[in-house]
Amino acid sequence: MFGNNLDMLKMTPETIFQYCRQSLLYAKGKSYIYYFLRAPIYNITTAEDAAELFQSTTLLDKSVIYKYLIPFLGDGLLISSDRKWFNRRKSLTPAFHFNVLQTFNDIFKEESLKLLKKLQHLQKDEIEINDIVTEFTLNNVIETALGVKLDDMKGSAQYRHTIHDIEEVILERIYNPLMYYDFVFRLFGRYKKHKEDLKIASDFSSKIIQKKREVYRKKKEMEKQQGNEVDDFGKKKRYAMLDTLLDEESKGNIDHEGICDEVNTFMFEGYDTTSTCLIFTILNLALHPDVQKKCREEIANIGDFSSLTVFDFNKLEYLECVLKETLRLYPSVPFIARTCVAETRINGLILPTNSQINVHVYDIMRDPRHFPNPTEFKPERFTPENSVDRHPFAFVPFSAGSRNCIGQKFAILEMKAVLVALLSNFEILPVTKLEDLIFEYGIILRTKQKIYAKLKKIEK
Ligand code: HEM
Repeated sequence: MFGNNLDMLKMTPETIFQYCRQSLLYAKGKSYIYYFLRAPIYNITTAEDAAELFQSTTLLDKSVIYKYLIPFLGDGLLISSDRKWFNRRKSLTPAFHFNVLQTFNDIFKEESLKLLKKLQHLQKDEIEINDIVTEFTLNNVIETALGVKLDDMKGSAQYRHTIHDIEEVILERIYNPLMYYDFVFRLFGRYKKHKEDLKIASDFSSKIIQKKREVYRKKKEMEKQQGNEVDDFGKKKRYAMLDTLLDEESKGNIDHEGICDEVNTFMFEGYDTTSTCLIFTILNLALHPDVQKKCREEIANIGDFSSLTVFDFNKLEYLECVLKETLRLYPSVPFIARTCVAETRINGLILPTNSQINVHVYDIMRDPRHFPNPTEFKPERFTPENSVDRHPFAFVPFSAGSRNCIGQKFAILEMKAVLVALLSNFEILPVTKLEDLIFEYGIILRTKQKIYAKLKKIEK
């Protein structure tokens, strides 16, 4: 009579994680349905069942849980649908082109070296990995999206905290079904603080956008006269995502509000996802000294850090296997969710309008049929020869199909840069044990505990 509603009322991020794993066990590894707030939720847990959704041209609308992101991300790429999403995706794709990534590469290397400098003083202590990694990734995403160095901006520390707090409240709402109702959130949630934070974030990015717009207009006039792209110092221009958006604005394809939505979407999607993957990668490297050694051997052959190009980072195939194996075991986005805007036929089921579909990427990537001994950390699974016959949707940390992650190449490059810097200077020693971690399920996979490691300088 009550479906799964009573189960859900007592949930915390930690129990949701366990509930989903338990449900898979009851369903004997198959996909399953439960009922929440009178609507069916179809839970996909296998690559075979996910295929139809990933290949669908109609099941593209995001589920109701994304609605809590709207006050922050508006109608940005992650949430928007139909024509708006299609046009924006088309406009923003060039912002991730290989040539643009090459200019981002310099930013990633600069930020990696800044991080190394910081770590020199922390060598003997246990280091809280979450802390150092999140500052690195947020600096990168802000500089690549907006074209400004966060450290040079007034109010930057407050902005960094604000982005973090905004995410925390959004996740709190998603985890607690009572907070789904706006009046409950206003009365009992952190509504006032959330509203203030949203204003701080929006004022901060709006100010930068306005300034950049003026510079953009002046530069366009200059470029018309000179016929090439230069920055203030006469060097080859660094291209920020904001430049792409300002280009679109000049063609009448987006307005100020739209630009703010897209900038915030990049902050949200580009920051926590990459941090989470880096935190788990550093943990895995600390726990597997043999893997660490192999990475170091590979890195030793590619040359001096400051001269490394995107091509050099692309050559690091084993390091990429380590990142992939980490994403397989600990996907930053553990599930994705869609809504059926009309009655939908999928995998032989007929789902009524407003049904939700959760694709549990976490479970899909631990399927023993595709990844034998799935809980073992084995980067070799991802060498080209071991990947040949794998199901195309067995490894989907960046989702798949037309709504896949637009930033996946950006993320891999950014993570490789900082890992090369770390591994060539430090041995990473374990502190946190895997068995002590309690996992929390949400838009982003988290652990209840912070993750620690020790660093030992490598004498060269
Ligand atoms: C390890 C890092 C990352 C992971 C695991 C990841 C994963 C994902 C996943 C699973 C989705 C689909 C979400 C859904 O359907 O609900 C997604 C979408 C998206 N990601 Fe990423 N992401 C990462 C990094 C980034 C970065 C660095 C950026 C930007 C700088 C980014 C921007 C986006 C955007 C804009 C979307 C929405 C795309 C659309 O709907 O057209 N992501 N990401």
